[in-house]
Parts: sequence; C-alpha cells; structure tokens
Amino acid sequence: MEFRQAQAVCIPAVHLHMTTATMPVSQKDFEKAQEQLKLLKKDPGNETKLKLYALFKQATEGPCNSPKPGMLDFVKKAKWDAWNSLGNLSQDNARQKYTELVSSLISAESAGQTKDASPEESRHDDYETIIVTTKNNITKIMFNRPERKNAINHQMYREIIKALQEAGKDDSTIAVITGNGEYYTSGNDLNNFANVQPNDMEKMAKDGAELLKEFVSCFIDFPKPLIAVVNGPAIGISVTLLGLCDIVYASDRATFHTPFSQLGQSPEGCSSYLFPKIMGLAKANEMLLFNKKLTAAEACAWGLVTEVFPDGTFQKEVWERLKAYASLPKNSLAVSKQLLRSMEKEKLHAVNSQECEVLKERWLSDECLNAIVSFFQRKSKL
Ligand SMILES: CCCCCC/C=C/C(=O)SCCNC(=O)CCNC(=O)[C@H](O)C(C)(C)COP(=O)(O)OP(=O)(O)OC[C@H]1O[C@@H](n2cnc3c(N)ncnc32)[C@H](O)[C@@H]1OP(=O)(O)O
Repeated sequence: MEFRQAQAVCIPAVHLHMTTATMPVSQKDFEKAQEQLKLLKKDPGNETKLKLYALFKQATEGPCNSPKPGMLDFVKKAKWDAWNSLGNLSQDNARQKYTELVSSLISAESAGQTKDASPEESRHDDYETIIVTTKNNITKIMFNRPERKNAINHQMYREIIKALQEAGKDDSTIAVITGNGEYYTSGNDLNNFANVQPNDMEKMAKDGAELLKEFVSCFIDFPKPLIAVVNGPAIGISVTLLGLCDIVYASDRATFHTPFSQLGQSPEGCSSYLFPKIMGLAKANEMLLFNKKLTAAEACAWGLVTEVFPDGTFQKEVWERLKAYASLPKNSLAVSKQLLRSMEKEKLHAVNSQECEVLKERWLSDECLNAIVSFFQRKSKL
C-alpha cells in the first residue's frame, strides 16, 4: 500500500453520533488527526499504514464484515487482515487509537526520531542468544553462541521466532540470517535432550515438536526476501531451512551436513519435500538418508546454494550486494516473493506438520537416545 493510499483511506469523513461518556476522543479530534496525517513528510511504513487503515475502518464502519479477498490479492488481503484483526474493538476505542497513533507519528517526526531518519545500525533489545540489527533496510538476525558453535537451544528457537515475526512487519526490505564466529550453526543443541527424566520424555518430545513446528512455520510464512549468509559450517536444521530461504550465499569455508540417520532422527525444515525438488531425489537421498556432507561448491552445484565467495572477501562482497538489493522497491519484492512461494505454502505447512510428527516419535526411540548419549560421551563427533 502506497503512503498516498493510506492517507486517502483516511479522507472520507463519516460523521458518527456519540455520547461524551463513551467518547474519550471527539469526532473533531478524529477528523483533525486525519488532516494531520496528510502533513506527515515521511512514509511511516507499511505496518503503520495498515494499522491506520484498520483503525480508520473500524472507527467509521465498525468490525470488518466484508468477504475475505483472494489469496493472490495481496494488498486487499493485507488490508482486510489488518481490519479483521481488530475484532470487536469498539468504534470509540478505534477512534482513540487512531488519533493517538497519528499524534505519535507527528511527534516522532518533529523530534526527528522516525526509524528511517538514521542511517546508523540499530540494535534490537531483548535478545540473548541472537543479535538482531537493522541498517540500510536490512534486518540481520545473527546466531550468537559462538563458543557452542552457535548450537540452537530452546531459547534461541524462541528468540528467532520473535525476531522473524518482528522483521516480517518492520520497515526493512529484506532479512538476513547468519552466524557469529567460525560456524554458521551446528544445528539443534543436543542439550535440548539432556537431563530429561524418563517420565518426562513424552512431554519433552511433544513440546519439542510443537516448538519446531512453530519455528519452521515462521520461515514458511516469512513475507519478504529472506537471505542466508552462510559464514561457516552448517549442520542439521540450519541446512534444511536453506530450502525455505530465497537466496543462499556461502563462504567457501562453509560445509553442509544433515546427519539425521546418524543421530537416529529424521529430516525437518520441509527438506523431505524441498530437497528432492531442489537437487533431485538421488542427491537428496545422499544428504538426508546417508549423511553426505557437502562442500560449498557441491552445495552450489546441487542448487542448495546460490553463490559461493572466497572466505577472505565473503563479508565485503556479500554485504555490498545485499545493500544494493535492499534499495529495490520493497513492496514489489514482497509481492514477488509471495507469488513465487504462495502456491506451495499450504503444502509446506502440511509437510512441516508431518515431519514434526515423525520426529516426535524418533526422539523417543532407542536409536536417537543412544546417539545423544554417545555425543555426550564424546564417542561420536560428526
Ligand atoms: C526443539 C527441538 C528441535 C529439533 C530440531 C531437529 C534438529 C536437528 C538437527 O539440527 S541435527 C544436528 C545436531 N547437531 C549435531 O549433532 C552437532 C553436534 N556437534 C558436533 O558434532 C561438534 O560439536 C562439531 C562438529 C559441531 C564441532 O566440533 P569441534 O570443532 O571439535 O568443537 P566442539 O565439539 O569442542 O564444540 C565446542 C563446544 O560446543 C558444543 N557443541 C557444539 N555443537 C553442539 C550441539 N549441536 N549441541 C550441543 N553442544 C554442541 C560442544 O559440545 C563443545 O562443548 P564443550 O566445550 O565440550 O562443553
């Protein structure tokens, strides 16, 4: 939705009859807010424009009761979703929230505090296992447990879910996922299975499968281009998720390893469906059944990686390119990505559910438990 459109939706003045007892914001204030909105110089970003649209509709027409637009009508669907998400919020409350939102945008602009105003990198708070930053229209999510080879523990799964949900809605054009230090990531933290009492095994498996399903769903549904910058070795789930990324750039130091059968487990991240499509069934079998570890050059030849760069110039070359990509029109990129992916979404969610069901059983198997024990006894490094 263009900024002009968001302003335009605010123009029609529908005069509503309200009592002062239920109307903290007067109709006059509401109309004034509509006029003020037109004076904003900076585009407040899609998320905010959708909020404004939804609050305006709710304030003037009440709860959304129009039919849901078709899946491919992205703009209408986004607007409908935003309005519908307000549920039964009263018209008075919607008017008040609309007026407050406009007022906060005006204050932020006059204080020069809009997010776009600063070209500096901004670091998002509240994360411990990942670093999330935004700069040059790129939100970067970086695995950050370098001393554990960036192994993904439960906290990291949850933080990545949160970071992806926020990045999907923020003003950035693209999002990047990468690792801090020597590794991209060594995949699932095997400590996620440690110290579980025999009576709690089933619960551990059930909770793990639910968390995994939610985690992978965030990649399936991510609404803008998602780029993996694979700075070093990648293992397990970090490799399977590459099939859900839109571009994969790799250092020539990176390797790609999915040792699921060695661990008594089974593929996830929709790889059981996407890997055969990407590389053909025979090659997918070598990776997913027989633990074949690929070099970056092999992964590129097999179609899993877009391009490989010499490690010495990897960061410089990749980030220069991403900066240029992120200056492209963001709405165009988002709708194009959705066109490329939308036909597969339902299928991918079904595959994700099935993979999680199978893994839930695997985690209770002797084959899996023995593999975990042997990792901790240091008999079996990959
Ligand atoms: C909610 C649950 C969802 C589950 C989703 C399903 C996901 C499946 C997968 O991802 S399967 C892949 C799992 N990963 C592995 O099996 C890798 C295990 N790690 C290793 O084999 C090695 O550590 C190594 C090859 C990655 C690196 O070897 P090396 O260079 O010799 O370093 P260290 O082993 O000394 O590593 C340093 C330190 O980190 C610990 N560590 C590294 N990776 C993991 C890991 N994945 N899980 C747990 N711990 C890990 C390692 O044990 C060392 O700890 P220490 O210093 O010994 O205390």
